Amino acid sequence: MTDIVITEFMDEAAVAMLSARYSVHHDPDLFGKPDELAKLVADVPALIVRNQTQVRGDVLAAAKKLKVVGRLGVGLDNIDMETCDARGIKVFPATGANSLSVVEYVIGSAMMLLRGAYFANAAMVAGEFPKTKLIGREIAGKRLGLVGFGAIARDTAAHGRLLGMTVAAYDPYVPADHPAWASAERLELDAVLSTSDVISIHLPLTPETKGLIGKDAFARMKPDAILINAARGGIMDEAALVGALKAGKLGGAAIDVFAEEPLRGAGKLFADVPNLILTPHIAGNTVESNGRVSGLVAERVMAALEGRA
Ligand SMILES: O=C(O)[C@H](O)COP(=O)(O)O
Repeated sequence: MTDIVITEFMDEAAVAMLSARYSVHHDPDLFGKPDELAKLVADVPALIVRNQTQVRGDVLAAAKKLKVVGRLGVGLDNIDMETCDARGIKVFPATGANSLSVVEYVIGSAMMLLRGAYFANAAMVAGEFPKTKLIGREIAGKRLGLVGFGAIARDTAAHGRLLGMTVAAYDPYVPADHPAWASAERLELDAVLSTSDVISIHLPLTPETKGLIGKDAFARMKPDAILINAARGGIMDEAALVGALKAGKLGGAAIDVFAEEPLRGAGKLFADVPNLILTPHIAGNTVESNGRVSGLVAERVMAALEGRA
C-alpha cells in the first residue's frame, strides 16, 4: 500500500529519505492527470504537491484517509484549505525555504531591465554595435516599491537596501508599529505605485487582491518604472500590462506568474511586447531552494505521519 503520493518534481535526496521509511509513489507529471491522481490517493495518508496540483474537488473527496498535505512552496491557492481544515487534514507549506530564490529573481530582473543592455543579440549578430542605444540605469539610488510586505518582500527590501535602493511598501495587514517598517517607508498603494522605480508584487491571490494591479494602477506608475510579478497571476491585469509596455508608459516588466498557467492561447497577447521578460513560474525554483524546500517538507510530512507534528 502506498503511504505518500508526490505529484510534481521534488529533490531526489528528499524522495530517497522518504522512500527509506515509506512506500512512495513519485510521478512528477501526475499533477496533469487528475483522474489517475484521484485513484492513487484513495488510501494514502500523505500527499506532496507543488502549485500545479489542484488539491480540491474530486481529488480531496477521493482521498478519504488523507492526514497531511506537504506543499513544496509557499502559496496555498491550489489547495482547498477550508475542506482540509474541516477534515483535520494538516497542510505544511515550505515557509521561508524558497525565499532567497525569489529575492534573487526580483533583484536580478530589476537590474537587467534597468540596465536594458541584454536584448541586443540579434542586432549584434547582424553587425550592429549599438553602444549609445544601450546606456541603461544603475539600481543604486532607485526606489523599490513593494506591494505586500510579508517575509519575502522584507528579504527583498533588505537586498535592495544593500544595493543602495530606498524602499517603500504597501501592506494594510502589517500594523504601523510593526518593527518591519524600520526597513521600508509605509505608504498607501497609490503612493508606492507613483513614486517607485522598481515595483515588485508580493501578495497572495485572494478575492481582495484579484485584479488589484489594473489599468488605473499602470496609469499611476512612472513611465520608466520596472514592474515585477513573481507572486501570483490574476493579481495583475495582463492586457493592461501589455498596453502600458506597448505604449511606452512602463519601462519594463518581468512576469513569472500568469492568470492561466501554461499560457496556451493567452500567450499570443505577449508576442513582440518590448522590454518584457517572461518566465514559467520559476522565481522560487533553483537547485538550492529545491533542496531546502524538499528537505523541509519531507521532514514535516514524516513528523505528521509519525504523530510528532
Ligand atoms: O508558492 C510558491 O512558493 C511559489 O509560487 C513556488 O511554488 P512552486 O515551487 O510550487 O512552483
